[in-house]
Amino acid sequence: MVRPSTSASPGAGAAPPPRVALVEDDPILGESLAEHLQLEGFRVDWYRTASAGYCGIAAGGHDLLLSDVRLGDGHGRHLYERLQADAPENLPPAIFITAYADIDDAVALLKLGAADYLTKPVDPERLVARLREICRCAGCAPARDPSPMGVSPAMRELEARLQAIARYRDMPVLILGPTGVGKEVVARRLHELQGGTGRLVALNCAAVPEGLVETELFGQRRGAFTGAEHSRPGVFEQAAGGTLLLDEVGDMPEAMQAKLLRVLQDRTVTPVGGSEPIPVRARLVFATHRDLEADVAAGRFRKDLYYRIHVVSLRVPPLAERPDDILWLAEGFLDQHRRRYPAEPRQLSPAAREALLAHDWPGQVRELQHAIERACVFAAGPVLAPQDLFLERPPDGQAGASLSERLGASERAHLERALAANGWRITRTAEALGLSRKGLWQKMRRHGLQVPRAGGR
Ligand SMILES: Nc1ncnc2c1ncn2[C@@H]1O[C@H](COP(=O)(O)OP(=O)(O)OP(=O)(O)O)[C@@H](O)[C@H]1O
Repeated sequence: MVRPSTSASPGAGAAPPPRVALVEDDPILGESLAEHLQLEGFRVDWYRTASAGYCGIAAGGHDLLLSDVRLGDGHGRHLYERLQADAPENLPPAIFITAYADIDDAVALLKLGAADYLTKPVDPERLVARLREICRCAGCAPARDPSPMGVSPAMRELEARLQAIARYRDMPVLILGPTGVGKEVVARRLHELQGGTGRLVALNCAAVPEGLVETELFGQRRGAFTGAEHSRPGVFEQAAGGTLLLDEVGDMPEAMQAKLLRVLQDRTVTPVGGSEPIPVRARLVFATHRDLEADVAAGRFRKDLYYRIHVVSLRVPPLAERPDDILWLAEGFLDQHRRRYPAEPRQLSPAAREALLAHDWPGQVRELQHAIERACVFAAGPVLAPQDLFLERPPDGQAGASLSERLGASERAHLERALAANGWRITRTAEALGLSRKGLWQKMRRHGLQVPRAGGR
């Protein structure tokens, strides 16, 4: 009997990840499926024959069965029927895959109770999505660990993928997502999950002057050229044992693309003026806001380099796709302000919370962070209102006004809003704005603001 190769994902959650019985006799496809599923956070027992699959699955403990239909020593349907007859209590939901789409086979298997029937080549992303869906229905969905990056299901999912990837340190990782969404935060999290050994070195590839590409990447040895009085390590050496984040990789000049490709092929770098190649010992992480596939198609990005870096890609979803994170992140930024300035506690009013949720955040988390920081500094009182969070355009006719006129108009508008929000009660408004009653009265008089007749005191 062939012993199954078993592997476990390193996830640290309370519930173990779902365990998949993979029955596949093709060694190449089997290995690639097993590896892909492990990276996606599943535990995989790979059985290379129908009889080994039968023994393993009948013994129990699996959450899913993924089986080829035509196996060297039998047919997937017979395996399924035998398990139904002999060990129905241990038979998990099943997906069958085949290279020979046969409608009769498909119908027979689905009638027997199989959850799905897929034809090869199987799109790995689709397969994983389907396995997760089946898992959720069967109640064996992985209990996703909380993530320090967010509370939304999308960020928990990303956390799980990072946990799975963390131990494969040779594997380059490509992080995609719009500007300001948190790609560097994700790279830092991966570095942390790797055990935080070595340094995380980040290089903005778009900002390296052409003449310095080689020395930045590979370093220089003393005397390499006139003026090179000291040896200096390049980023690959600086990040040895840790993580090298090559940011804005999509905006990298062409000459740099060629040099990077060489490093990825050789896994060594040679400092300028040096003779000995140094092995690359850093996890390589690439990040870009660009659509690299489109750039390859348009000839702006080297196809060979794209394939080298596009081994595992992670997409950081925009805030619009994970609204659950908006208030959580906002509270986190308020906390940071409280820790830095304990004498200035700030909190969100209910209206501000609504406004944060209603905004579409084209600048992603960076825009949210700036909005909160700005509001903390400029708000007149401890409770932040929507107007504190969003910069308003100058009212019509004020675009050309002097600074003191603009400040005056802005102060008047702010007072008026605070008074209205506090029912025109002077004591409450003064407290909210951090002013004395007298101070507030003086400002109101200066701006010609009067309590409406029906208003309180
Ligand atoms: N999950 C998060 N938790 C806390 N802060 C975050 C999170 N995501 C992003 N930020 C903050 O938002 C800002 C932008 O994040 P980051 O630099 O990682 O984005 P990016 O996608 O790499 O941006 P760019 O494309 O401009 O390089 C940073 O100040 C970062 O600290």
